[in-house]
Amino acid sequence: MAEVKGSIEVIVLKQDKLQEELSSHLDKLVLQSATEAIQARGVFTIGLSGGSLIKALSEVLKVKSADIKWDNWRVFFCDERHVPLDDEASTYGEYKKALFDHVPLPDKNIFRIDPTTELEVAAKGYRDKLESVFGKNLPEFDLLLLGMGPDGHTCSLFPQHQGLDESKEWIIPITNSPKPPPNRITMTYPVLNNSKHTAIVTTGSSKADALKRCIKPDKPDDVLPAGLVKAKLVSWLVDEAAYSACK
Ligand SMILES: O=C1O[C@H](COP(=O)(O)O)[C@@H](O)[C@H](O)[C@H]1O
Repeated sequence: MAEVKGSIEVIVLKQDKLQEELSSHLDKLVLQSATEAIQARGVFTIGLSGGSLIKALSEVLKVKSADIKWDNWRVFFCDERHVPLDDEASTYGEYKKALFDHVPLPDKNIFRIDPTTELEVAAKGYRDKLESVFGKNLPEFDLLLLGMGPDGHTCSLFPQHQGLDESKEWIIPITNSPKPPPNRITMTYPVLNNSKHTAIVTTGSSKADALKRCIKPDKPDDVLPAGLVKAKLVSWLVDEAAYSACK
């Protein structure tokens, strides 16, 4: 079932076919977006999130690896935890094990933070990496893949926490994150909202209340961080359990 709302679409995936439907939507979304971008500009820019997305996305991309023009991909992280790259909490580290070690994506096309420097320095260094690909103008990603936590956070933008009002910086450090680890680096709304297409993957009943507050809020000022993401097109990929409070 697909419900279209201007630049927001909500795609509800059947619970009993969740893995199959999620894989098929991710497959279409990513490969179509990559093909269009590479045909138009020769390069495909994508931002990846961590958490539950890692496994689902990596499986799809590994299966389709032979059809992917990896040399033309430029891979960034929508947020990252300020931990060593081989720490289990490192989003880069988890993608390395699940995906990068298994596909011919050149290492130079992966733009990661440097966790060996202080948080502020790492954020600045990561921002410079965006500039090396996008130039001085606000980055316009072809595709950003986000997740949402049960509290409605997306990237490392948490309810009533740092960065929600940021209107200038592309990348900011986050301290005292309500979800461990405490120190993180995140893209901000100016970047998230400037992408051509953003998909937010949200599954499980623990996210039902937060999803309602994002896509069908009772009060307009009750919207949680993930619901504040406005790209040219936002696709919510949700399962029936997460959608249950929206009916
Ligand atoms: O901490 C994080 O959480 C969100 C949501 O993760 P999920 O496991 O509930 O899907 C994730 O999108 C973000 O990248 C990560 O740093």
